[in-house]
Amino acid sequence: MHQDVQEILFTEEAVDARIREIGAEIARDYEGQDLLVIGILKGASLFMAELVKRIDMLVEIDFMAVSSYGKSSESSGVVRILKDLDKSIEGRHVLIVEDIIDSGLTLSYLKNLLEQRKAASVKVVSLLDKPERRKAEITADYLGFSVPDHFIVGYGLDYAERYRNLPYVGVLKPEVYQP
Ligand SMILES: O=P(O)(O)OC[C@H]1O[C@H](OP(=O)(O)OP(=O)(O)O)[C@H](O)[C@@H]1O
Ligand code: HPA
Ligand SMILES: [Mg+2]
Repeated sequence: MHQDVQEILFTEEAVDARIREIGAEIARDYEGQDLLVIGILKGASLFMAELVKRIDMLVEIDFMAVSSYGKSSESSGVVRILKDLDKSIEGRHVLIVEDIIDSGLTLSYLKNLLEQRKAASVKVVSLLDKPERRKAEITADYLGFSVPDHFIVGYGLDYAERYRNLPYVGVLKPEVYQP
């Protein structure tokens, strides 16, 4: 375990097992349909890569990059689009892939945006959910795990761009972000 991590919440094996279950559920629900899976960079990148391998049907993938946190550990509530989708999503079934729903501000903004673009349906899959901190009313259609109100790192989640490549989901020691 990395020295800045206080506790491992979900090991690589536990995350992998849960992703296989979610992937199977998604494949069942979208059977015979055309699905566009949209990963939200950068946090969702590791989860996205593992998840699409476990959806046993052909899907199209695309990415958006948005930022609301920057270097801070609190959401600013202002969502900036840094990279948009490559193509129109009009009439298509889309699945947004997130690493974590915290305040919910990022996702509610994104979901509204994709609905306005006339997608046939917009659903959300998130690896993690931190329900205690919700400011916008939003839930995941598919969820990996709920987490307590601590700062989480690993498996794509960062603090100041570090810790994303830890292969597990853990709690960052508070002294790292509150010196
Ligand atoms: O529910 P919220 O309070 O809006 O927080 C969740 C969002 O914040 C993080 O992204 P961030 O903006 O830090 O960018 P990153 O994915 O590049 O780390 C995370 O990846 C989610 O997208
Ligand atoms: O707990 C978190 N960790 C990392 N990034 C985040 N973005 C929202 N919440 C978190
Ligand atoms: Mg982040």
